[in-house]
Amino acid sequence: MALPKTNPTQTQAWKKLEDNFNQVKELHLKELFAQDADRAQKMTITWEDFLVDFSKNRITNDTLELLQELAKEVKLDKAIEAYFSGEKINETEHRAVLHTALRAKENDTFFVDGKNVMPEVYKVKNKIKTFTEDIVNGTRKGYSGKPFTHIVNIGIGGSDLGPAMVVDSLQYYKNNLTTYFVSNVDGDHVNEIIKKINPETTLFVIVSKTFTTQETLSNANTIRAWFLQHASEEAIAKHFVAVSTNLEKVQEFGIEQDNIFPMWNWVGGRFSLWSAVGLSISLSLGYQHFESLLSGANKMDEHFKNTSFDKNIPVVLGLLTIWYNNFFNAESEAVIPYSEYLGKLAKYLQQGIMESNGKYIDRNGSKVNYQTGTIIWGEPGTNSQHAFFQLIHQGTKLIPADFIGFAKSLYGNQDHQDKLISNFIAQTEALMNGKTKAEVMQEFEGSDLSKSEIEKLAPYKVFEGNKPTNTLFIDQLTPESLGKLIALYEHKIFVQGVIWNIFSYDQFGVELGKKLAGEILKDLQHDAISKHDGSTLNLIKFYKANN
Ligand SMILES: O=P(O)(O)OC[C@H]1O[C@H](O)[C@H](O)[C@@H](O)[C@@H]1O
Repeated sequence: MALPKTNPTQTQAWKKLEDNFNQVKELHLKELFAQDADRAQKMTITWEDFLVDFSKNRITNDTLELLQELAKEVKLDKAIEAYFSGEKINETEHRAVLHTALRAKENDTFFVDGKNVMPEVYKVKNKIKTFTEDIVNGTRKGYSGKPFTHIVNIGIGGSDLGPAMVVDSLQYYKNNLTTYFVSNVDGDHVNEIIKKINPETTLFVIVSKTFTTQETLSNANTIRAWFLQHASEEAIAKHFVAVSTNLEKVQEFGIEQDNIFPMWNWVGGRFSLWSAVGLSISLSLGYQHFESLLSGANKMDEHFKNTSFDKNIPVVLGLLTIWYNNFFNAESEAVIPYSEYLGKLAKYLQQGIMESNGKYIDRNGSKVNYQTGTIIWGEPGTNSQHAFFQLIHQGTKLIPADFIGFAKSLYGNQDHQDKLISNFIAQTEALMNGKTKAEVMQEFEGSDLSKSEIEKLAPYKVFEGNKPTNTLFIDQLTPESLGKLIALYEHKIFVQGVIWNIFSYDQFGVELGKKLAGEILKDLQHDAISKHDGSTLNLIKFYKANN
């Protein structure tokens, strides 16, 4: 079964949601809590080591039911079935979407074109395991007989962001290998990395699903040329490995068959960290931790597949995004982890969410007449409180936010942890309740200011509140809990795409710029300049005049 192709705005539930919105938009979260003593309890899902409290959202019980009705009307249940069953739900590229197979159990079955992919998945996993162990324990050595001390991952987009985010997030669990990531075609990026490494003890992992990506191939070539200044051609086999679906191109680059870790076109780049694209994760953390990451994601897959919509974390969070995006006209969503380790999470989610759901053509080929894809941004708290929280609290835009926190810290410094978590909890309370004029006036009691001065100042100190947040409270940051968290957002992306009636798994929107860059590159490197508009032409001329 292909994905259903229902325009969400034509459903019965949508019309009812419009009516519901007209009532709810006038309500303050404070009233909603006052009206229902059990609200927090009713609107919290506890699952494994996760507590997801979505009660601080501008919804009533009716809203929640109607959002679930919407999901039912667009046949989300059937879509989930199609997603897990290996249907080619990426219709525009005629591909299945099966990153879930990568973290499934060995005796599970996932069929693509009638063939169970699990034996292949496990074959590659075993290759990752053996390779990781050989590098980590020093059995496999560099060209001069020294064990490896550094890993450089060369990739971009999905071949960089996932591994980079996970390695950074789980640095507490890291082994003695130092890992760097080179992604930007900006030569200063690769040269800064080259400064820090020794060719004798560095392993290079070239990651590119297509093995045609300009940035990755340029960086790989630059690194290879530098490497050959120190070592012989034969040494390449010891120091360069590749992850790709394009085995031919990898071999052309000079990588030996044995050093290739295959992946498959049913794994989207931005969902690929679970495949051999995660090789640098396995190398940096050890294979066992990589396995735990996968097993966490698998648990979330089971939860998503088997849980009724009302208790289903990705479904509920996905529906809430629809509510704010399409009814409140919120344009962005903030993701605020209260963990310094998750500093790259928002960056990673930007690709996952915005590349997947930033589309204006629906699954029928027509232009949508409603908003899709949200803008994702965020930084860890508490730092972000001292930076952009002003705008969330008192700005004119509605910014729903996910607050992600961990009950236990990794180093166990209780004083720091108590302070961190008090901020984590206080911010959602402040965003919800705000501060009334009466409360502000009370604070002025006993002040030296005159009555008129106080009156003048008071409005600036009022917080309207009513700012929605989800709290994702997790026991501790571990490879497994991070796996669950990432898979949660992956499934949330799916839910949103199904409801918005768009294809979430292609990315044609990135092609045009790449193509024009190829043409402009010729203009920059040759005397003749091809035809452009006046502005583009001036920019090309300016560059040429300065080089
Ligand atoms: O892995 P690669 O084939 O090198 O692709 C790297 C990235 O570039 C593309 O332009 C896409 O926008 C991304 O989805 C992809 O992850």
